[in-house]
Amino acid sequence: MSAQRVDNREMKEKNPWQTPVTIIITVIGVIAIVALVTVAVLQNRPLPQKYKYGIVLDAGSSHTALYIYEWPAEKDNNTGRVEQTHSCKVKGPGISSYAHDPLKAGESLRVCMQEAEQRVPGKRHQETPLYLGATAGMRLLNIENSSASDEVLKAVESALQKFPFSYQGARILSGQEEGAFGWVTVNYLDDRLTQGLDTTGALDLGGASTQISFVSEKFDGSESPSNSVTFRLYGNDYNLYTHSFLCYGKDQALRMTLAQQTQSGQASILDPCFNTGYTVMKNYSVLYDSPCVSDRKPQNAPATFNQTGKGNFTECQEVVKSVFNFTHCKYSQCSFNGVFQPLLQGPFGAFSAYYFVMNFLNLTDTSIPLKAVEDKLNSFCSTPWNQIKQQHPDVKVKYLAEYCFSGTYILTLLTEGYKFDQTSYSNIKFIKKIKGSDAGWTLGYMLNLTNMIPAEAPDSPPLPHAGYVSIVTIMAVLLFILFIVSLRPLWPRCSKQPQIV
Ligand SMILES: Nc1ccn([C@@H]2O[C@H](COP(=O)(O)OP(=O)(O)OP(=O)(O)O)[C@@H](O)[C@H]2O)c(=O)n1
Repeated sequence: MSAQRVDNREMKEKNPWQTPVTIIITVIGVIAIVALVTVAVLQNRPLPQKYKYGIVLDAGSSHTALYIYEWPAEKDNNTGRVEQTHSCKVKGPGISSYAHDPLKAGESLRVCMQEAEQRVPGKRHQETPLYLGATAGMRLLNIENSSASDEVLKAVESALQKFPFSYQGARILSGQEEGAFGWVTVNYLDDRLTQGLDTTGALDLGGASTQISFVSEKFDGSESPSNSVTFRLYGNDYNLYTHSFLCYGKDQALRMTLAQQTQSGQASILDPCFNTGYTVMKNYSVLYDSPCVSDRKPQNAPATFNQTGKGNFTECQEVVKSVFNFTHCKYSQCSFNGVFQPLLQGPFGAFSAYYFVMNFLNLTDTSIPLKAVEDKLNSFCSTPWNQIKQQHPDVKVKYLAEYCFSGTYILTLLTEGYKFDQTSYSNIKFIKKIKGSDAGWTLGYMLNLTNMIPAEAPDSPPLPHAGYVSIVTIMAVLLFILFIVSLRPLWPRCSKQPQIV
């Protein structure tokens, strides 16, 4: 019994893991690992997500809308997704309608701007850029009366400067900018730019102008340089075809069809583009008060005329066609009015009034034959106005009355104007929003002005926090094991047989 106890005690004394050297090494090693991992965890801990903001006002011909965008603060110039977090529709008409009282144009923006003050966190106000871009309504006012358009912009500017944001200016966008930035927005939101994928074309229908923008292999810009915009985005070059048709927005196109029908200055017209039973009195000077039609105002016309609906789609299409000029083209091919257009290519996103109208008419499904679209319009146009009103009590009467014209105009613009056929028509998607952000020029405009789309592809992102901590921990443990193993020659020998000293 006593010999056995002696043997055990001597075994314990000879156990190499209990020598002072190994105990010290182990303790130092463990402390080193804990220290390394602690530093890795603390130093690289993700900070609470911070956001930055940008505000863009879209001062359109029919109304103004305010958009707030948000993005993670550390991803300014990276692939970080910028998202629309809020939009506000300004009450009243577009700013160009305040030409006779510019101060009111500024005042009209107040409610939406106050909303923006609430939505953007106070500590970010001063660094939040604020832009106002005016489109075709102001382009037309500028043509008609440039000092009036300057006054409106001045009034809007002084109203916006009263808010605590970083005001970056109010200006009129060119049609080319409007088209190109709409295209950037659609492709940015669709994630097509970062990945260098084939792009989606953009079709934008406003109240006073309409834009078509797409990339076509057949277009290098040489045939019509004024329709070419080149971009280098995320390391890829794009040669974009874009054209904006002033006066071919939905409201100005309607004016042109009415001008077409009132050339003899008559006191009443039977309009095929309005439902039967619809009747309204219109003022000649109001109708012709736009550079799109002013030179055609009939002499000796009465002050007013009666517009009565006839509800005939085929006749409406004829009137609509008459506002397009297909007779001359100095290029290899044209859309209309002698404007060059390369071969249509790829999918298209159609937004703004394209969406409002086609969505109302239940015509957003583009897989249906064009003939079926015509039939549907035919049936809608021939429905009596009373019935239409009864069926849609919640829809604004102004929009409702115009849907027969608007649907016919959209179909004619797409098929006769831009030459979409059955196949290419089915490549159109009528859209309002993409991933929560409205399709339109505003996002592309802000991304461009804040340099948020780099010309070159950004470096691959660093490891996420969890990955970094795991790698440091594994490396530390491996280094420690390696260290212990390298000390092997110093290890005291241990035999299973008790050694008798
Ligand atoms: N539910 C709705 C809302 C709007 N509209 C029409 O859509 C057009 C407005 O489109 P929008 O993109 O807002 O045009 P603006 O920006 O005002 O015009 P522009 O870009 O030409 O300046 C107007 O004709 C308006 O009558 C419509 O038909 N149905």
